[in-house]
Amino acid sequence: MAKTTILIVEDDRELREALSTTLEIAGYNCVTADSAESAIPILEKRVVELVVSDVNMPGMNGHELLEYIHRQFPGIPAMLITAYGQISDAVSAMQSGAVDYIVKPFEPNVLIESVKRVLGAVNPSTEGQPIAEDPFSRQLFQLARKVAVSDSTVMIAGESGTGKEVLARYIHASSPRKNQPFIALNCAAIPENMLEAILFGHEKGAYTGAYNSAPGKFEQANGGTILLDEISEMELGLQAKLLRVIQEREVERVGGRKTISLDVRVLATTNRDLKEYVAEGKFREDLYYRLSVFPMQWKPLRERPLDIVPLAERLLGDHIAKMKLPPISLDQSAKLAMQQYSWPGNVRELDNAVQRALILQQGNVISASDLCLESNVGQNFGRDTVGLNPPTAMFEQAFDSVDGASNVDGASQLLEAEGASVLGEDLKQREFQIIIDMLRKENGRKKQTAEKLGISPRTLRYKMARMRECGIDLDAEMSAA
Ligand SMILES: Nc1ncnc2c1ncn2[C@@H]1O[C@H](COP(=O)(O)OP(=O)(O)OP(=O)(O)O)[C@@H](O)[C@H]1O
Repeated sequence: MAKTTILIVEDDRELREALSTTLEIAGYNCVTADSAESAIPILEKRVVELVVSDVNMPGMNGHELLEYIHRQFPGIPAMLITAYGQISDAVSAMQSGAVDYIVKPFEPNVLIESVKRVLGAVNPSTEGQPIAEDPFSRQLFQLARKVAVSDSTVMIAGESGTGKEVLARYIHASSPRKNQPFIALNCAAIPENMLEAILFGHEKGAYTGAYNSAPGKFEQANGGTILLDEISEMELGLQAKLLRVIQEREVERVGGRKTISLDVRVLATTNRDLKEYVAEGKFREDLYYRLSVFPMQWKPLRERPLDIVPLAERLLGDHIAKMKLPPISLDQSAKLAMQQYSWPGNVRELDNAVQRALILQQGNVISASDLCLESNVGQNFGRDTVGLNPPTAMFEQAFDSVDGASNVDGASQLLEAEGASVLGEDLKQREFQIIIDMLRKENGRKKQTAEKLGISPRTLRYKMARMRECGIDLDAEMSAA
């Protein structure tokens, strides 16, 4: 699992090494700089959760570095090391915004305790923190921290399952609003006729079935942040209303007359090219510019390869903890297979693969075959035995090879727990197959496909996005027809 990274800035080599060793033994990841000047490029390139800096250094001193950090990286806390007897140093350290200071000489424990206090964690692991090992992701999270302190709207774009919501939550958690609500709403998952009332609230009797008044998501997010997930799926009429709410910073519930003032930061995500949507007249240009004050773009997982294994390890650790399983690790073959796979469904697909592998693994080690990536799950989809899709076939194959007692370690408990979801998985695969068949029949025309299936085009788009997350390459499926 990724560890919290601390940047140590100290010109005295021995003290620098002692600080770094002490914190590394305590479970932190340390990077060091021998001057404030050389700390700056490190801050620009890496994700750093805390800076521990000496005050007295030749050139730029600790206070000046602190000021620089406050200006350029306001989300990063800094601790200063002051000299014994220079109490004025300690006072000015606090005045210039240091979150804490320690006085030389100090015991290793004093350092560790202060660091723990500052990081607000008893445990130095970064549980719950997003994984960012690839240089691209590190820079993105660095940028997120910078934008977090402002109140500007942020539009996060990226393929489905890349981590857009994770990034949005991170922005909120790094912002001054972090102790206020974070409300996320998936615009694609809510029926069109309900979305307005859910966003803006409604008064009793506003529509059939509105037996009580209820606040909307904007009201619930007041003081905090609202995340409008898959914003491209909002219909044009509602887009106009949303624009008004954002501009006027007030909302009126459906069927209500009272205006309610809002102090809400708006974040939005999209997995479509919104500019294209604007050009096609499907998305309002004024709303697009309102929401894209600060645009951020996730790369697909395959284009940030250094994230793959650490992410898989994090997801694996989370599932193991949830299911109270003994430690289970990834072997080299699994890591290699993961790095070579293209992950069309991005991190969500990786999560699915890890969960599958947990069921199939033997001896508490996950190897490449347990991941079921060999045939690139989606690629032959629909061309196998009727009604028997590749994931199911793989499950059956793997279950056949389970030789009773030898694989009892975890697998049987898991199977029991996962039995229902395997059944659900099978139904889902059948639904996917029906959609693919109809898309082929209609030569990929989504409107006609949706009509024939008796679902709305929006529901079809939503289901197609879920299919991509499951690793189904819809373009390949269509061209193979
Ligand atoms: N950097 C990360 N660190 C830890 N977990 C991550 C990271 N990125 C993604 N995940 C995990 O991957 C899954 C998908 O992430 P998320 O929901 O943020 O993607 P998304 O791009 O918003 O997807 P969609 O477009 O479908 O809404 C989640 O379970 C999330 O916890």
